[in-house]
Parts: sequence; C-alpha cells; structure tokens
Amino acid sequence: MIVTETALAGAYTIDVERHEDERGHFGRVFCTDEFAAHGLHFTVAQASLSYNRRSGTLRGMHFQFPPDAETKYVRCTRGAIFDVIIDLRPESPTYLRHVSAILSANNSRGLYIPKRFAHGFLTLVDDTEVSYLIGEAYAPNASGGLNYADPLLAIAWPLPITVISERDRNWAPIAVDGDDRLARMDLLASA
Ligand SMILES: Cc1cn([C@H]2C[C@H](O)[C@@H](COP(=O)(O)OP(=O)(O)O[C@H]3O[C@@H](C)C(=O)[C@@H](O)[C@H]3O)O2)c(=O)[nH]c1=O
Repeated sequence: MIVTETALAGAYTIDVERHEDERGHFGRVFCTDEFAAHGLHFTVAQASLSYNRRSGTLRGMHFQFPPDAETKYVRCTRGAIFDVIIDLRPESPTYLRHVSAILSANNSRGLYIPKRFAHGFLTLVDDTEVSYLIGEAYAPNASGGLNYADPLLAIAWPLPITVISERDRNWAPIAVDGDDRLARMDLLASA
C-alpha cells in the first residue's frame, strides 16, 4: 500500500500496489501493521455500502459529534466519486480547510478520514458504489452536517448537483459569529 498524508494532518490517501497478471490484479487495501507504521491504529467496528443510481448525486457533508466521532476509511468500488473531507478540529492549523480526491473503481484509491472531520462525495458516473470501514459504532443522535454549498467552505464541485436528500440540501451555512456545531468539535468535547 502507498500511504500518503494529505494536506490535512491525520488524513491519508491509500493506494493499492497492484500485483498484475493475465487474470487481472491483486493488492492489499488494509493492513493493521502498515497502518500502525504510519501511526494509524484503526480497528473496524462496522462496514457500510452506499449505492448511488445517478451521476450528480451528493451525500454530505456529514460528521458525528464527539464523543461519538467516527474514523472512516472510504473506497469507491464501482464507478467514481469526487470525495471531500473538511477539517473540523478547532485546534488544527488547517481548521475548516478541505481536501478532495477522485476515488474510483479504476484507481482503487482509498481515503482514511480521522475523527472530527466532515465527509461528503459527489458521484461522477451512474451506478456508483462507495464502501466504508468505520472505526466506531453508529450513534444516530450524534450526526451533524454542513452545507455542501457553504461559501465559507468554497468547495469546487466538478459537476452540477442533481440528486441530494432534503436533509443535506438544508444544512445551515456556518455562522461566523459562533456556530454550535463547530463549538462541539473541540478536544474537551471529544475527551
Ligand atoms: C450513516 C448511517 C445511516 N444509517 C441509516 C439512517 C438512515 O435511515 C439511512 C440513510 O442514512 P443517511 O441518509 O445518513 O445516509 P448517507 O447520506 O449516505 O450518510 C453517509 O454519508 C456519507 C457522506 C458519510 O460520510 C457516511 O458516514 C454517512 O454519513 O441509513 C445507519 O443505519 N447507519 C449509519 O451508519
């Protein structure tokens, strides 16, 4: 695996070293020891699959409030997505900055997302499947979100958004004079 830290500390792209032969290829996507060598101590509590019928489908920008924050390891196993993560750690030098990556079945790239990040994606083709490994149990009452079109975040989505849930369309933009969602992301709250 090729484990590369992104511009947001603690978030990594994970590329597969493919062993190619006439049948196709084989490669590792997760290894406890290799992760640990990069300081990543990831144990899987749940795995989820997201199927998306249409190109232009947006899911996000989601996070779980501490103490139920989630670590996610995301990969696109069919089709392609424009994947975006946002640093919500108030103490971080890259607070509220985002990073994007194209994840596709062709490139087999994965994204490792630490706790206290928001995550979302836009499908780039029809029939796209996204596979997650998640480090913590799901706490439905701890879910929160940010608006994908928030001018403060300034995410340059590469396609028009044509399919989105009502919940995701209606997340409030960040309030610059104090936002309760962001206030709840600090280290004390996550302790
Ligand atoms: C996220 C989640 C949802 N659900 C249920 C709640 C609901 O009835 C149904 C669909 O949930 P949602 O609309 O939240 O699904 P979705 O919008 O696909 O939510 C996902 O979006 C991406 C961007 C992420 O990063 C994921 O962690 C997750 O938040 O599935 C679970 O049972 N377990 C889970 O872990």
